[in-house]
Amino acid sequence: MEASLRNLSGWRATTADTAPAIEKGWRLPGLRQAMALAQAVAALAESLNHHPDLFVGHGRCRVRWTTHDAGGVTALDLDAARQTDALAARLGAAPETTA
Ligand SMILES: C[C@H](O)[C@H](O)[C@H]1CNC2=NC(N)=NC(=O)C2=N1
Repeated sequence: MEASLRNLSGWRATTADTAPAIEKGWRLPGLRQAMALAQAVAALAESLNHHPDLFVGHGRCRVRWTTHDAGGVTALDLDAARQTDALAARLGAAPETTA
């Protein structure tokens, strides 16, 4: 998993408040743009039948992927993360710099 994560930019592993997951946040101009990214990720989720946790606020959208059935991170999550990156780039979202 750590090896696979290295091929993804800006995604970090977390277990805070969740089963093992990967997550990444983006900054956008405002709430509407953050909602638009969340909606795009929701459409992706429906197409994959794989559903993330989404955290949306004014100018921010954070996406957390984990596979509930497996109780952790699987190849599905890594693929979904890659596709999330593409959506975010298309919408002009800026990855949050990890502190
Ligand atoms: C029955 C249905 O396929 C499952 O509940 C799917 C739906 N979406 C899912 N999403 C995620 N993130 N993990 C799952 O295990 C999962 N399972």
